[in-house]
Amino acid sequence: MKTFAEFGLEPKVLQAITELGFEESTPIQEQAIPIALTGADMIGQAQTGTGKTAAFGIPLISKISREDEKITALVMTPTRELAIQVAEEIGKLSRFKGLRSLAIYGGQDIGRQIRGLKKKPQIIIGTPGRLLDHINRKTIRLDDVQTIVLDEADEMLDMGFMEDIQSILKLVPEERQTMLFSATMPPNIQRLAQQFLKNPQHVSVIPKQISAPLIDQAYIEVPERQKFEALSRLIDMESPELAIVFGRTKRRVDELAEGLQKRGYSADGLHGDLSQNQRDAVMRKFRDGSIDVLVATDVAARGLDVSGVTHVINFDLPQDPESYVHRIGRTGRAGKEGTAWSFVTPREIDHLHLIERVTRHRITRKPLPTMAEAIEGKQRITAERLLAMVETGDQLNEYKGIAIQLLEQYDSVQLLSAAMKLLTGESKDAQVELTPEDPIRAKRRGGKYDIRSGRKPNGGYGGNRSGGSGGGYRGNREGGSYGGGYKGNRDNAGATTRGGYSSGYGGNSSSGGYKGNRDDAGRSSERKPYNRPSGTGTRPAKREDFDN
Ligand SMILES: Nc1ncnc2c1ncn2[C@@H]1O[C@H](COP(=O)(O)OP(=O)(O)OP(=O)(O)O)[C@@H](O)[C@H]1O
Ligand SMILES: [Mg+2]
Repeated sequence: MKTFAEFGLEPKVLQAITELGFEESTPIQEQAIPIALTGADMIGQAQTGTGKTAAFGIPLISKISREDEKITALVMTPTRELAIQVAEEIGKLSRFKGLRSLAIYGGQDIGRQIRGLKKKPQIIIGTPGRLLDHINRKTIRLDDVQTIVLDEADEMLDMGFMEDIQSILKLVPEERQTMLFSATMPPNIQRLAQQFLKNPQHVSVIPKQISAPLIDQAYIEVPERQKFEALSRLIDMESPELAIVFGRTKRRVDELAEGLQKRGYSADGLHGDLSQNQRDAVMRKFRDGSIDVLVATDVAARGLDVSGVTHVINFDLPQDPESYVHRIGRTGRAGKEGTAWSFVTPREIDHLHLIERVTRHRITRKPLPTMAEAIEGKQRITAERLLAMVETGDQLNEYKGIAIQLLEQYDSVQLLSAAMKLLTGESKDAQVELTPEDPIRAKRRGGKYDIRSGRKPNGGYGGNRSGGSGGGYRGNREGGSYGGGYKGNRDNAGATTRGGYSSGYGGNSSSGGYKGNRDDAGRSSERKPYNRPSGTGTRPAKREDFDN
């Protein structure tokens, strides 16, 4: 892998990259940065968690001068949380250059955004709806924009933002650089690419298996009415450092978050019916570790990068394979390992097989965790907490007198067992009733297309630079910076942290030994837009779940 210095970047940008702890470039960065620096249009595809943000962010800021007083770069994202996160990363990358960037998204006070715009930011990172709002109010002008990035481009189209995006792109000068990025590139991307990109370079570092390499994938077959019990046991057994649980609808997310809280878990919900203040508060709590379990709709499926997420649990299967890839990609990021579990009701097995075929990855069937495994998991955590305290020896002296006395009178095993029982807390088996959801049905994916390239046979754009390039990157940015107290130790219980990528990138298609039906993955689907009415009822929420 190349170091960032080899790209000929200016010292202030290099300094910012070093400050972020990036030592080497990731494969997508190595391929995309030199091309993006030439100003060419680009379609960039790489697995989740492999640094696409910096792959477009670094070239984007390299083109801008601190003296510019106009908006010269625009990044669009499908969700507010992602806009905030990308703005943060671009802010960090451009820190020493002294560039100004601003996130513009629905749900935030528009007056505050207008005040921010008066500071003449050069870079805007926003969601399409609110951007258009500002454009109509003439508080944002795009006449001087030279670079446009659509992060999660396919999702924005899928959510029905095509028209909004078209209106926005039409306002940007023709002489510009346009880049699309995502881990998945379904064929509808081509429509947008043909319309708005000029001779795009296709930069793809997707090996055969599209899902990120360091994610261990399993499923549990479980009837709808037993799912909640399965979730409790799974969390107890696995004791995640941080987990994201995906539910299908807003109602589901509310009920799950409430149910988990009732049972004593530190959980909260995220979906599009919450106020933006509530959404921000939940994300903040999750990022700083004051909640361990984030329950969310697909609003959290794309792009979110929270360090310390060891587990993703699909309480409900996602509607389509792309969504599966992105959801599980919230773990196993930046060279770390992660675990993804999916609950599948008996009627949804076909849908699971579709996901396996399209992602070309076998998902291992595992039994429902037993009560004994759940209890053992909890005891393990208690033991770890106890040992962490023994090792640090923190303020134990004042307990030692009584400890000696007790040990003289009682059996030591009996004593320690009682202490551990107290420490573990009574298991709360509060009754939790969820409103049942209909099973997800596998939809036929007619036509031919490959999830990894979005190209139909014979079709497609030129300049394919792909070929699952090998290698990996080092530079573990945030090793164990999470939380205090005993939580630091939990790493061992959940996924272990690795120094960096080394496996997976070579495009080893046979890992997991899945051979069946590979053809089907290639054969399926000109993907019709899924019929996903948004709404508050039992249907999965879509567009209004994300932005307004
Ligand atoms: N060269 C690098 N070295 C080490 N860490 C990196 C490097 N580049 C990016 N990262 C870190 O890797 C993590 C994932 O990056 P990012 O969010 O850009 O992934 P992504 O490819 O956009 O994933 P997704 O498809 O889920 O949006 C971030 O925490 C980022 O700071
Ligand atoms: Mg991303």
